[in-house]
Amino acid sequence: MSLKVAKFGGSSLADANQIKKVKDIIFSDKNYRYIVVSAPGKRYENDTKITDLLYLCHAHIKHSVPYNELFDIIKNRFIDIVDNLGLSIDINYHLENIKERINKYESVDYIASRGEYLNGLILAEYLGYDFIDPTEIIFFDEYGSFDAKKTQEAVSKRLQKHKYAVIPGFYGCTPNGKIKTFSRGGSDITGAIIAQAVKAKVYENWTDVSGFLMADPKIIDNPKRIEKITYDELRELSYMGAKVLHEDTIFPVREANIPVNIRNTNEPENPGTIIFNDKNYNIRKNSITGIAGKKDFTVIAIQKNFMNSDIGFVRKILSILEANSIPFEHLPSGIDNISLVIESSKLENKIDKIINEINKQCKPDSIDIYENIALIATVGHGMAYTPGIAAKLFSAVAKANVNVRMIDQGSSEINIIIGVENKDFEKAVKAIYNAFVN
Ligand SMILES: Nc1ncnc2c1ncn2[C@@H]1O[C@H](COP(=O)(O)OP(=O)(O)O)[C@@H](O)[C@H]1O
Ligand SMILES: N[C@@H](CC(=O)OP(=O)(O)O)C(=O)O
Repeated sequence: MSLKVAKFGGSSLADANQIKKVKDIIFSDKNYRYIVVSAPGKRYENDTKITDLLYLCHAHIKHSVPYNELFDIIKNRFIDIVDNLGLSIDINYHLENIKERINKYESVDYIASRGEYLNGLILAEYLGYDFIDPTEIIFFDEYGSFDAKKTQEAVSKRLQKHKYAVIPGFYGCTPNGKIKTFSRGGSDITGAIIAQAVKAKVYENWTDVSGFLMADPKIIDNPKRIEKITYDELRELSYMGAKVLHEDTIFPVREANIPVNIRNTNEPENPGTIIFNDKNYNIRKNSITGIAGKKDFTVIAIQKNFMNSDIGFVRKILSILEANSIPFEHLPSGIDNISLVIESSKLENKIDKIINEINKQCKPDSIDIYENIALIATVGHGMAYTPGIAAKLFSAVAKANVNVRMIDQGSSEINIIIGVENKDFEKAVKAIYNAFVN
């Protein structure tokens, strides 16, 4: 049996026209048995995702600002979809019900999850599939962490009773019956969880690009498609900003050795990208697999002669971060220096306090702060132990006149991360891409 689980992202379900394409894809193969859906996404470049509108509703309520007009925008989008698909679902009833609950101060997670819920109801009717509410099968524990064991048992038991079903992505349920969402983009994770539980042959993730591309198409014109990529390469790239797939998607599927296939709803004949497990797959020997990056980091560079022999030095620095609840992203170090790379939004107004405490407790020789730093990760199994790759990368960036503020090669050997100024981000990505792709 070639059971397939398919997740369709917001771009594939943005309006009735897109949903018709989704139906054609699903009905082309009866092995598409479990379908995970996102909320309607953007229909055109400056459009707004339903999930963003729902978060905005919550912000209005929180600040006691009227949100009727905003809610009407959401309402009209769903009414439009239902009318254009000719469905009989009483969408007004569902929307009024949601509004009533929102008025009673429902949680932000409840509000945010309603886009997936409604789209699930709509697609289930349109396909003639059963609808399963994820609050009955996707579980979080009392601390808000995903409960994999309980979920796996519940999903596999429940889905034995349903040959074909639509399941909204992005949310589940806590032990006290409250709705909880994954982080943004989390429908990808729901799809992977379902695929693991039903031992799918493949987990297909349908979006609006023909696979995982070597770089963000918003930066590089028409970047090359990656035909095959390993789970760990993908994790590095998605963690570093290639948001086509949520970075936590790989855990359930990697455990069950289920390949992920990224496909394009607007170009279903394209084979897309296969994400799989074979580390020996070395078609890109001596080259790279992809580039990704994110802006807005702060680097705190700490210099102290004989740092290595100052026992407890790094521990003291990290405990200062811990005491101030600041997570760090990277920690590159040399013999006499160490840098803390931190997402700027996580520092808020705490930077002066942190510096004072480091000065007081660690007595460094100097501390330099670099703000507005972008991180760029160049990733690939083919670059492990290949010195020529690093040289090519750095000379490309230097030729583009970009100053490198920080370098970090992770212990995984499949990733070189550089820090550049925000303003040089796009220029550096283009330079690296052009150096490796002819
Ligand atoms: N390396 C990359 N490869 C493919 N797409 C990328 C990459 N980096 C960023 N993206 C962006 O990811 C988008 C798809 O993700 P997303 O908007 O979450 O889609 P969906 O709504 O279908 O889940 C693409 O439209 C593209 O702009
Ligand atoms: N709708 C949610 C969850 C999600 O996964 O969406 P998408 O598949 O459109 O990225 C979000 O916007 O975060």
